[in-house]
Amino acid sequence: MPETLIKICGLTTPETVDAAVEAGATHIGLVHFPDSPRHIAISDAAKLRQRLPRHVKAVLLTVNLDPKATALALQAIEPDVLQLHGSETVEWLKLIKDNSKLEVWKAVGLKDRGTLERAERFKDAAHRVIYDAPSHASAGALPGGNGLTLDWRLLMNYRHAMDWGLAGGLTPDNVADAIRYTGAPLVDASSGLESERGVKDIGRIKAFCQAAREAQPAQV
Ligand SMILES: O=C(O)c1ccccc1NCC(=O)[C@H](O)[C@H](O)COP(=O)(O)O
Repeated sequence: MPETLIKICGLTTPETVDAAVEAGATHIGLVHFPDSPRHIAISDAAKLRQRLPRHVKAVLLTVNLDPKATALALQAIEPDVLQLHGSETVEWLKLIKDNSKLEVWKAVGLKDRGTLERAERFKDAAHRVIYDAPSHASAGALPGGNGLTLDWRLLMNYRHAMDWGLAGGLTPDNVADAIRYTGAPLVDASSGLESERGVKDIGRIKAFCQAAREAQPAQV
């Protein structure tokens, strides 16, 4: 059974990046989206990226960022993965995938079985789909990082057409159950690892990575 991949998202400081690496995260997420409490400027993201050892991958996260700004951010940060978290089209993703060495991930707000099936349209355009909770206006209208859990039952025993990951309201307390119920090959957490909005808690990062590493998916 391959090890569960662990993405700690929305890191903004050297201390929390180092803690995530030490705790065993396989990916760290840098959110470049000005409306987010976890927004990071390109020059700061580039500095954090340079702290990573080769085995830990940098994920740059953008939301409907225009092509020119995307190119500048990619050039400065040199991430391993570009995670698109807005309403980016299949065509745009495919263009990036076919013209770069980047891994391209697409986040999808998972409401129901229909959303799950429609996400398959990204099969040839993205390397991985990240199922997140659908965002609601009441959650502050952020496309992600809202700490909302999606209905894990939608993913139980689903035959995925592409690589995938689970996000949405994951915490040190529920990540083992999330892996057990859904069989997620990658778990992604942000606000559940914070002491206050936008401020990561090193103790919670460590506890999350440990719980995710020790979790076993249920045998089906
Ligand atoms: O984290 C943000 O602030 C954010 C803002 C805009 C788009 C996406 C964002 N986060 C994306 C992530 O990958 C989060 O890890 C994912 O949405 C899960 O967040 P949470 O429910 O807080 O664990």
